[in-house]
Amino acid sequence: MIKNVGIVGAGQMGCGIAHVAALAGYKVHIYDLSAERIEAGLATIHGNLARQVSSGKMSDEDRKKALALIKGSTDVNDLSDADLVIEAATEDETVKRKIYGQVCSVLKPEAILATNTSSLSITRLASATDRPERFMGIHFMNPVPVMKLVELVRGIATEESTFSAAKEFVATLDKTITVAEDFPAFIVNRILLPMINEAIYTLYEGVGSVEAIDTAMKLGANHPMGPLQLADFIGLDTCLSIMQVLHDGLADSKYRPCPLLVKYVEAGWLGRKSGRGFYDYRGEVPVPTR
Ligand SMILES: CC(=O)CC(=O)SCCNC(=O)CCNC(=O)[C@H](O)C(C)(C)COP(=O)(O)OP(=O)(O)OC[C@H]1O[C@@H](n2cnc3c(N)ncnc32)[C@H](O)[C@@H]1OP(=O)(O)O
Ligand SMILES: NC(=O)C1=CN([C@@H]2O[C@H](COP(=O)(O)OP(=O)(O)OC[C@H]3O[C@@H](n4cnc5c(N)ncnc54)[C@H](OP(=O)(O)O)[C@@H]3O)[C@@H](O)[C@H]2O)C=CC1
Repeated sequence: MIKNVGIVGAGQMGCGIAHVAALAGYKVHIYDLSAERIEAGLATIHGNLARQVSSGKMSDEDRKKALALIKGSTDVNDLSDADLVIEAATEDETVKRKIYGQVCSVLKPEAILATNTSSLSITRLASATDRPERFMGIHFMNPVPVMKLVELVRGIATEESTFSAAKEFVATLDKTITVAEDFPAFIVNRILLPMINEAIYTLYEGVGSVEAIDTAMKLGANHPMGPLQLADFIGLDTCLSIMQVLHDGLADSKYRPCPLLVKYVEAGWLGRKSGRGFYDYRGEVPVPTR
């Protein structure tokens, strides 16, 4: 029975998952390497919960209850009580494999370890743990408090009891699941990221400006965000990693990451989280950078 949830990574996804898990009554512990990251993440959770109270989505009492359930620290040993740990660190296989080594050494033997990876092979990641049968993908969408879907992905060794526990956990968060097989980028990102990459090629080739491309897709295809705005929202480093996984994993040139995406990531222009991407977020309103 899952009562205590551990989260690795106090970024936008880790904090979003902590937010919805605490609202559902789980005790949540967020672990990250950086104390500043944890502080900033907790401040974001405070802000998002307060917004939900002011828009009438929840009571102030529920907000307080949820906040009291969330703690954070830079000590991996604080995950030792967790029944389920969801890893939501940077989309980089080397980083994730190293984390599993550290986390597995403190976890209870019966605890489930899950990853929020957007694209990486669950079977390969599982092989870096001491518990492939209790490892799987639980892939939330961004922003977690708003998006209804969670993709569940089994690795080759994932036991049915692990899958059922994950399914029950997600149901208690009031989310809908979809099951994807363990192929590069699963379902949502297999379809979404090539569209975003194509939007970046459209910009790269001068077919349209940032504004023209986003307006075209918002008003012409009824997307809630333009593809470049969405890329900035996801994080350009994450978008590039997903395209690289698709390109390497499916060996088809149609998944070649756009050189302009590579250039933005090399510049450290990672989108909203770094203050600049296809838009510059440092002023009052976002301004296109091309
Ligand atoms: C990369 C991967 O592995 C997988 C992925 O996640 S891919 C990304 C998937 N996500 C998307 O495609 C998101 C596309 N965008 C949208 O759906 C919408 O633009 C949006 C829901 C983000 C915002 O909607 P909007 O109508 O423009 O804005 P707004 O009215 O301000 O917000 C709607 C609600 O969302 C909340 N919200 C918006 N951004 C938020 C955020 N970052 N965190 C938490 N809550 C947020 C708002 O507070 C608001 O809630 P209330 O009604 O309680 O006030
Ligand atoms: N962004 C999105 O839209 C979505 C992302 N995902 C996936 O979720 C995961 C996280 O993404 P996201 O939250 O956007 O990324 P962020 O960059 O916002 O956050 C990642 C966090 O992980 C931390 N981190 C890095 N290395 C370690 C480590 N060794 N131990 C502990 N923490 C570490 C980072 O710290 P620091 O910055 O100091 O390195 C950062 O705080 C990725 O796998 C991504 O693919 C899934 C769905 C949607």
